Amino acid sequence: MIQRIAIIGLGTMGPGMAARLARGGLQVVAYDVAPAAIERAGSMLGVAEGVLDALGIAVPPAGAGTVRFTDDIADAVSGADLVIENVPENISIKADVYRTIDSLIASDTIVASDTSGIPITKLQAHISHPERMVGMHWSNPPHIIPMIEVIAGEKTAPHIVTTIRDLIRSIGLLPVVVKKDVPGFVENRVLYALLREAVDLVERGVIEPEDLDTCVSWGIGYKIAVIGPMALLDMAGLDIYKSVSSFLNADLSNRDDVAPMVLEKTNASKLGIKSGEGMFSYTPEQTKALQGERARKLVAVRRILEGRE
Ligand SMILES: NC(=O)C1=CN([C@@H]2O[C@H](COP(=O)(O)OP(=O)(O)OC[C@H]3O[C@@H](n4cnc5c(N)ncnc54)[C@H](O)[C@@H]3O)[C@@H](O)[C@H]2O)C=CC1
Ligand SMILES: Cc1ncc(C(=O)O)c(C(=O)O)c1O
Repeated sequence: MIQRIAIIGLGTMGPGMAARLARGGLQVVAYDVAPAAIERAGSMLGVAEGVLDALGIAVPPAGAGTVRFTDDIADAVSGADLVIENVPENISIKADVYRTIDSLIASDTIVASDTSGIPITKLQAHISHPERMVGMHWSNPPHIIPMIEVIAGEKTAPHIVTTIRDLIRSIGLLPVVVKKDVPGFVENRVLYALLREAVDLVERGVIEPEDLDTCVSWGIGYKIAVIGPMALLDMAGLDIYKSVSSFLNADLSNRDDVAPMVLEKTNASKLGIKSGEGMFSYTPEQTKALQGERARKLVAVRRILEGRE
């Protein structure tokens, strides 16, 4: 049974994940190599806890469900039943973490990666007892989005997938088991198909960025939260999909490299909210207000989708 969880990496994803797992009654010890990230994580944890209150997710009994931060990786993983690796999307950084923890954990400690899409089979090559490694792909913001993909690599033991799936279910979240270890798994294959087309349309001057967001959020996003893509095909009619896809598929972006617009911005350190400018610009005050407003809206929508309002 999983009770004690170590989180390695406290950037965008780690703090919200820690808050959600603790709210599920689990004991979390969280580590980052950067002292500044640990410091920032403390306040991110508080914000996430407020959002979990707004979502109406019950606080576990006193003593259960704790988060402790540490700057010592050995302390973080000591006695852990599960280690969740949450460091940047780079195989060599992830492999370094696996090499470091390998001698610090028991041979049956489960090691999960929150990778956005590196095949688990590739990551397994860097750890001993690869049968205990599994993909556990959360979605951002991790304390609000309830779906988590669970992915087996070629060497993952089937009971590890079951254990992680059951853990996710036991704390009231929604596991989806992906049947093949394809790059990007399912969520990001679908998201990146959409993002490739969206970036291409803006880059070609077909639409302004703000209007692209209005079109997708109100035309597709709002609907798709209620009616998933497979159900949408049935709602539209497969005959319509056949007709439109017969001429449109060939015209959609099929670029297999990174779009010039994205390279230009990343080369200029325009990374989005984290650097104050990306597709749009953000002052620190705007960022704070935006994050609060987005959390409030996501909470409200989720309560409605779950039939709680
Ligand atoms: N940002 C997103 O929307 C999502 C990201 N992911 C995935 O989750 C993982 C983490 O992503 P983010 O939180 O966005 O990254 P991030 O870059 O915001 O944070 C990564 C953290 O890892 C720390 N770190 C780097 N090397 C380390 C080491 N050797 N030991 C301990 N900590 C170390 C960094 O100091 C940083 O705080 C990536 O694999 C990413 O693809 C998954 C779902 C969504
Ligand atoms: C742009 C982008 N890339 C990856 C992810 C992920 O799920 O890994 C997300 C996300 O929203 O979670 C994302 O927005």
